[in-house]
Amino acid sequence: MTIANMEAAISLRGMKLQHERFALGPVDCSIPKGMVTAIVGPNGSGKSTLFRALLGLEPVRAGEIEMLGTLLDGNQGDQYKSRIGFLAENPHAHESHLTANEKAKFASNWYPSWEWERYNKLLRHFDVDGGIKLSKMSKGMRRKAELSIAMAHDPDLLLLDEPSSGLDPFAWKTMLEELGRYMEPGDRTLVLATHILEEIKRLADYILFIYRGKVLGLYEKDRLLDDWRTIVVQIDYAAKGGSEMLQRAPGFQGLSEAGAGLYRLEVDDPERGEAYCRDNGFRVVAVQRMELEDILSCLIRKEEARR
Ligand SMILES: Nc1ncnc2c1ncn2[C@@H]1O[C@H](COP(=O)(O)OP(=O)(O)OP(=O)(O)O)[C@@H](O)[C@H]1O
Repeated sequence: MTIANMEAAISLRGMKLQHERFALGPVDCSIPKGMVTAIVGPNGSGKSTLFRALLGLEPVRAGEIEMLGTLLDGNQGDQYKSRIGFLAENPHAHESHLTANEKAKFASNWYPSWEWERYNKLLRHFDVDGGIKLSKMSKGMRRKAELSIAMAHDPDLLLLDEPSSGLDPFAWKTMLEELGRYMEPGDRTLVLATHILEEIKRLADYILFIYRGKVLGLYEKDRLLDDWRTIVVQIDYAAKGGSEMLQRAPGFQGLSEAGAGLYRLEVDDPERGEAYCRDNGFRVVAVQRMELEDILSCLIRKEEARR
């Protein structure tokens, strides 16, 4: 099934917002229901701003946002949020005087599906004492407590902004286990902003690349990692127009010099791309799978060239 015919948990249609020095959008994309989507982009690209817009916390200038079937048109109220769990990138200072359990008590009033048993189980698994003030917790401890609170009402949609920030490797593993368990029923949707490539590889079904407030694309992760390749080719110094010819390769994404007549050709149609190189007399020195960070760099270079 392609993204286009999957049921959407979140739909953004021409959505735009504007701060004094930063514009987000127009964003057109549908985040599929029942899947894990990782939002990936450099610092300041707009990931947290996008999360806030999804929660109705940012004034939208144009376009539409639909969350779990509710159109955020200003009249939607807060009802739709009871089916969402959110973990903000930074803890809220005004909650620091509360213990985790006090914050949980407050949150439980908001969510009809809140379950103390689930909350306590999460705290136990994360090895957190809920009786401690949030301000007295270490960064990682507080993250684990806040994540337990975000998940305790078993939301249909979980939005996590850099959830592993501050977690030690053991806590990180616990988090992956809990998120895996959360997704098990098959109808939940998880959207997380993250810089941790291993987390993306392990968790994500889809990747939404974002850069300077623009969506560069929403891709199925496995296809992306299978399809995108770097083909290292040798160009005879005497040959004229070699690099121009490489730019016409099927699935062309990028081209850079690698010294001594070598070029790194990036393509998302590897078989046809490689055949094209050989058919046109280029010597193929190596074909390598691309890592996510290289794919993101390539998409960013293309966007920069377009600007
Ligand atoms: N309320 C605001 N008013 C004005 N500018 C803002 C506001 N919030 C964020 N920005 C700016 O918007 C841009 C996007 O910030 P945002 O926090 O969404 O990026 P991000 O992708 O989450 O970054 P990071 O990976 O560093 O967390 C930044 O340039 C930031 O300075």
